[in-house]
Amino acid sequence: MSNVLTVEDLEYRCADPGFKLGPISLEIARGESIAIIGENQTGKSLLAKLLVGAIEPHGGRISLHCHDGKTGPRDQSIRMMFQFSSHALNPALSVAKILEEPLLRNTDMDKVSREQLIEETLLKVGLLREHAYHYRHMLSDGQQQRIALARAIILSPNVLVADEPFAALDPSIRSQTVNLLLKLQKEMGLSFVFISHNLGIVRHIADKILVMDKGQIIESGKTDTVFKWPQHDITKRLIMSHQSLVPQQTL
Ligand SMILES: Nc1ncnc2c1ncn2[C@@H]1O[C@H](COP(=O)(O)OP(=O)(O)OP(=O)(O)O)[C@@H](O)[C@H]1O
Repeated sequence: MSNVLTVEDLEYRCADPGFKLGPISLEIARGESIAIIGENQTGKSLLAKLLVGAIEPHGGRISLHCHDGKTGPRDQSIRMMFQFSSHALNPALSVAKILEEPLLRNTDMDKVSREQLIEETLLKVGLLREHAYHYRHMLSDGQQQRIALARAIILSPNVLVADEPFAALDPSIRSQTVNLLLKLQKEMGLSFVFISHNLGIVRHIADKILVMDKGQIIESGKTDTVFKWPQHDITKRLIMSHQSLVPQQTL
């Protein structure tokens, strides 16, 4: 499997004294799903922001590879989908305007091509062309989540990074979103890096798990292996507390 992203010795020192992220090195293969898990305030969101370029690292290198192995422009290679919240979409803009914004910023597509791509992307995430004319208040939570996903994939990135994409959704919408992501992953060959405290979803969709503590990756491996034979005490604790919830937890 070819790599779409290589991270070497990534480092970030927070103004908050005592917290330092890294050095972290990792590789993400095309089509792979990687879950970042860990206790609170261990640097998971910070790593996600560094990966997508929202924050500049103090050291190390992030290389994004195109299909031909060369490095490519960041915005078209890696995109972030933020935690669901009803405030994530601008209420003053129509869905068409929300989806047009990354196209205006990153491409020189003309108006007709932009409209066509917006329509195709709405269909891809299971919405209708008519949704282009809707505003946030006209959409359900599940539809808003799909718009956030459409905005993240409209530039056909290689890697989608999502910070707790399932947390604030009710269980039926959550499993629809999981299934939609799995479908898009297959269709687009998308690699997916996500942070989640829901180990049920992690076990269901991740190929690999990275466990973080105090800004470091303390354990990593194939999902099944980590669940069956966790090495680190923190990983054992996270898995045990998940297992004690399993009977009540739905996807
Ligand atoms: N944009 C940022 N700039 C500087 N420091 C940050 C930034 N975001 C987070 N941090 C710092 O990184 C440390 C880890 O926070 P982070 O949000 O990454 O934890 P987390 O593992 O995602 O936690 P949680 O599971 O509770 O969301 C904190 O000390 C925080 O202050």
